[in-house]
Amino acid sequence: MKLATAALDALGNDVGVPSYDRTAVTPGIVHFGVGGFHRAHQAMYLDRLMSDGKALDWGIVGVGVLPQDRRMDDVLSAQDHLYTLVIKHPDGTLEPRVIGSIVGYLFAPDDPNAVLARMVDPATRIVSLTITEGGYHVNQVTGELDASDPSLAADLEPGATPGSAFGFIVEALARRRAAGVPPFTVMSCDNIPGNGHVARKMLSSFARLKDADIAEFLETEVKFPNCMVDRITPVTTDADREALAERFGVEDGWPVVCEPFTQWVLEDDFGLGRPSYEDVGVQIVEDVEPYELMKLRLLNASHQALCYLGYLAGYRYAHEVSQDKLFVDFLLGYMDDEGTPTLPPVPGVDLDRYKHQLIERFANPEVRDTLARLCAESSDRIPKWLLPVVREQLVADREIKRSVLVVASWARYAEGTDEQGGAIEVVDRLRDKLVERAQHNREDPLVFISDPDLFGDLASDERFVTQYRAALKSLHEIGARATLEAL
Ligand SMILES: NC(=O)c1ccc[n+]([C@@H]2O[C@H](COP(=O)([O-])OP(=O)(O)OC[C@H]3O[C@@H](n4cnc5c(N)ncnc54)[C@H](O)[C@@H]3O)[C@@H](O)[C@H]2O)c1
Ligand SMILES: O=P(O)(O)OC[C@@H](O)[C@@H](O)[C@H](O)[C@H](O)CO
Repeated sequence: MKLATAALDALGNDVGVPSYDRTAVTPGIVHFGVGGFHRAHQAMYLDRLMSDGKALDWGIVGVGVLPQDRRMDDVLSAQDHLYTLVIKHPDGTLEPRVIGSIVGYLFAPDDPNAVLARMVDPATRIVSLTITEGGYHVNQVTGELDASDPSLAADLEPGATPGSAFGFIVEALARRRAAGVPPFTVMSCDNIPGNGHVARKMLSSFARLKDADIAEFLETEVKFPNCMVDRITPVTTDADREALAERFGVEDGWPVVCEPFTQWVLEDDFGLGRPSYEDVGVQIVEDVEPYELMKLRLLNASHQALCYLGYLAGYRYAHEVSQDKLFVDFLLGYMDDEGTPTLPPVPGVDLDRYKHQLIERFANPEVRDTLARLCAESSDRIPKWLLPVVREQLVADREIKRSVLVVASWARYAEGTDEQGGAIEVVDRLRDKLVERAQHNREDPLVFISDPDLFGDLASDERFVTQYRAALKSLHEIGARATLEAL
């Protein structure tokens, strides 16, 4: 049965469906970047609230600004903006639920004015983002805005109609201000340390290039809560679509699959109110930083620690790597001796339990998270999640050998061929530059880390360089598996 409002009553009891009247849900949130994660996380929390009769004035209108987002528009419009979230338990049980909290979707290139109108509407009180790390245009070394992206340049032309998420946010805030409508809150839900602070800094730097007044307004009047978000959400496959249709009779053009675990730690810093997220398990805290650092330096950095080495060793899925004792010992060693010493105390969290739970989550064989997903866009990930650990460990004269090996495994992976000579598809917005450098790894072993835009001055740190040279040499000579054994 094709998923649509009219089909909900006919679905079996094993598929959860919205119990609330969706026609009574009104928009309160505009979300940029409706991909897998937003639909497994924020939209799911709102659906839970709506099921309890709450937050009915916080419906989500999704916005896509990239050409590839047209497909999401097509799929969601054909399904009354419903979609199925399928939780994959480690024992093979699937738990599907149709989510109803997204009530509209706007494909910005078709009608940018409709996006602005929705954002300027006083009912829009939160604009949330999962636009990936790259969507914030941060120079990895200076931490300042890199405005060279063509989409930003186009939005800076006088009188331009916005095309980028940044362009829409700044223009909508300017129009609200001119119309006397108070500003919405900007809530970043991306995996970035200090995501709210970064969103504020990058957006105000961008606004400053347009209009100093609006930049000032953004800096002083707009709220940007920080948050930590967590739920492993792999890319949906055709097999996922087929399993949903065959086992549950739901024909969904783009369901989302995810692990059972979910976490959201959020600062209570909203200008125009927020849904009562705490009623459905969201942790509201004063300072999110310890939780964020824990998650990014243990979970996300471990993803980096397992993906390149795992791929080079012949694995293709995260669970395969995470069921191999050699890799598990490596990951726990990284977490215990390198990641953890850089963390402040994390209130209410037993870190030892957290780390072992991470290994269990990675090892869930049903989630089938691909190493390819984890290996993509490394230039936005390693500098944000792993290099800060390296730098802090160096300053404190503590262990770095596993982090160094992870950096070397990225350099080896970027050469574009695996240990069997097969081609690797390197997916990164800096792909050409990375591959070009990595291809000289053998004759010039420091070439990859000599890029100051990614590594700053690490290539002049003697301790780092000595260990990096040895790690890269070992990967070339004996391969990933034997290198781990020798570690
Ligand atoms: N997938 C996960 O396990 C997970 C978990 C926690 C947090 N996150 C965060 O969510 C982000 C998105 O992950 P996902 O799994 O939904 O990916 P996805 O590929 O399914 O969706 C990404 C969305 O972001 C949009 N986007 C990408 N670049 C953009 C840009 N420059 N400007 C505006 N929109 C842009 C895309 O069009 C798409 O709608 C991640 O980068 C991460 O920060 C993901
Ligand atoms: O989504 P990214 O690009 O920030 O990072 C890749 C993964 O590490 C990430 O998606 C994790 O699966 C996620 O952060 C788990 O909550």
